[in-house]
Amino acid sequence: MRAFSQLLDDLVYTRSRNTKLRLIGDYLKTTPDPDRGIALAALTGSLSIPAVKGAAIRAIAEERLDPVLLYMSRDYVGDMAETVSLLWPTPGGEPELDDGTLSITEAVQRLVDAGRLNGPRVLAEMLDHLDASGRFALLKLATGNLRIGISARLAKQALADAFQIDVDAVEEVWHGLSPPYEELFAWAEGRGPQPTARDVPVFRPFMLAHPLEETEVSLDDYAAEWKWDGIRVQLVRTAGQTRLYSRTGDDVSGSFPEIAVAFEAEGVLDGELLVRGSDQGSADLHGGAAASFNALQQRLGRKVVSAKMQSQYPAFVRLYDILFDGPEDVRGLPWTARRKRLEVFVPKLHPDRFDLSQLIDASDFAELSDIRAGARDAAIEGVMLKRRDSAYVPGRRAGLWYKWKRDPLIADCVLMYAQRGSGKRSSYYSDYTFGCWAEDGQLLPVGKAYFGFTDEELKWLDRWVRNHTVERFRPVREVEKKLVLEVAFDSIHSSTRHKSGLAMRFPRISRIRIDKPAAEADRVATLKSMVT
Ligand SMILES: Nc1ncnc2c1ncn2[C@@H]1O[C@H](COP(=O)(O)OP(=O)(O)OP(=O)(O)O)[C@@H](O)[C@H]1O
Repeated sequence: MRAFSQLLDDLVYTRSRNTKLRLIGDYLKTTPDPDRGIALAALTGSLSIPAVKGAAIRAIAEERLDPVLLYMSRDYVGDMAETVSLLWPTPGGEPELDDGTLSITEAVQRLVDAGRLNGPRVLAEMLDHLDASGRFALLKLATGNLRIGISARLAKQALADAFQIDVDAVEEVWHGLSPPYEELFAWAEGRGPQPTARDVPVFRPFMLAHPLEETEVSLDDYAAEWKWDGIRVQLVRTAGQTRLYSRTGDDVSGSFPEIAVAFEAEGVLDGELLVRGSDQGSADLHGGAAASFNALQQRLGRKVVSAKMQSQYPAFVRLYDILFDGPEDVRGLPWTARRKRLEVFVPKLHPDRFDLSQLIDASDFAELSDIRAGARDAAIEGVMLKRRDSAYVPGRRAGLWYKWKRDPLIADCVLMYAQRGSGKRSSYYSDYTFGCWAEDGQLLPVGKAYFGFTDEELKWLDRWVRNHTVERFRPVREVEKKLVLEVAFDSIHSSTRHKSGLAMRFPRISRIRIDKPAAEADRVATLKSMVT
């Protein structure tokens, strides 16, 4: 435990990314198996001791700590692990003990064995034999989430740097491995073969895009495709198992069971998860009709989905790339060859659940620009440009994929209510609700935004709100209907949530219009005409 506690202590007090990489790398190089593997699991958030999470820590805190001190420390100490490790009473006033003989693997094993019933007692006994750093480290391990500003990616990068192996190769096999990762370390140290992803449906890192700014590209070199407004998913099927992964590599198969069940051909595919819409008009133009992101949002974040949800918001995947065709890794092929493979692959899939992302037929960049400006489909966010001769490479690589979003829509709205923000904005009125004029002269709320402005503008708006308040309801102030805000948004949809019947997507305050009288702000009817 001593080396791991020292590592956490050092990591907590350093802000430099390079230092963090070096500290983790040194630890992994000098610590034996299986301890370093358990530490790596903790650093990457892959360690789980289901029986001993927050509840166990709360139980021992309440039993062993002075309630007054516990209450008082609430505001000063960051989290439960920190509070308990600092306030834990040292037995008999003895100098603090440091049980350097307890290994991290043993500590975790004892907690796992203890189970839910004995977890708090076993945890307390171990805490009695550790010093403050050891207690902190043990409690962090017990919670299964370190929360010390180390991402899973950074920990993997540290491992790769320390042993001079490829971080993408680590990423590639990661989901098929489990702690204490002995085969991974054996490979890293040149003692064993590179682990492979053949038998488990592992996640492969996505290829990403750069925004297209001021650049014009030739359509001889780049293929143009629609940018769909859904969520990126990767479908993996191998050895009879299917998984659906999200942008972050999380397994989301359970949230979209109808997709996982229907994907029956071996391979790895890349595409956009969408919800089917009712508008058949756009079906002919761009492929099957997809609904706006709003519909998809109804299904996000649900671990279990009812049959009703599935029939009301049926999900499907619009496929745009292929990484493995059967067992064959085709990522090294140019986009044109992968596209041909994809066109052969997609018809093998269930048509209700999968379709092919259509290419845009434009003869040159100017025509593409017109087509992009005229696209009225609710599920379209813009255009993607993909280099025809490029392999599928993970991450964001210069010049290979571009995203070219549609220009934002703009409306002039009147500020109606302001609310305090959170975190470092909690002393400012920084969340703004604004409205537009209805036919009968009433101002109706159309959206809410809390970004888009500079720090200077925030201070100005905060002062304006305080000086023009007409009514206060706890955290909210109603203001005089005088200030015009220019609001930019990506699209606008019908919604029952607001009285105006509208909901903006990604609204942000683009300008404060002190030059414009409130009466001249936009009408609800104008916004309705922008609905997709
Ligand atoms: N035809 C398409 N090809 C590739 N990506 C597409 C396509 N249609 C929609 N997308 C989406 O566009 C995104 C491409 O942008 P990028 O690689 O920068 O990812 P991102 O950071 O998730 O971007 P954003 O938030 O702008 O969608 C993908 O994540 C994907 O969800």
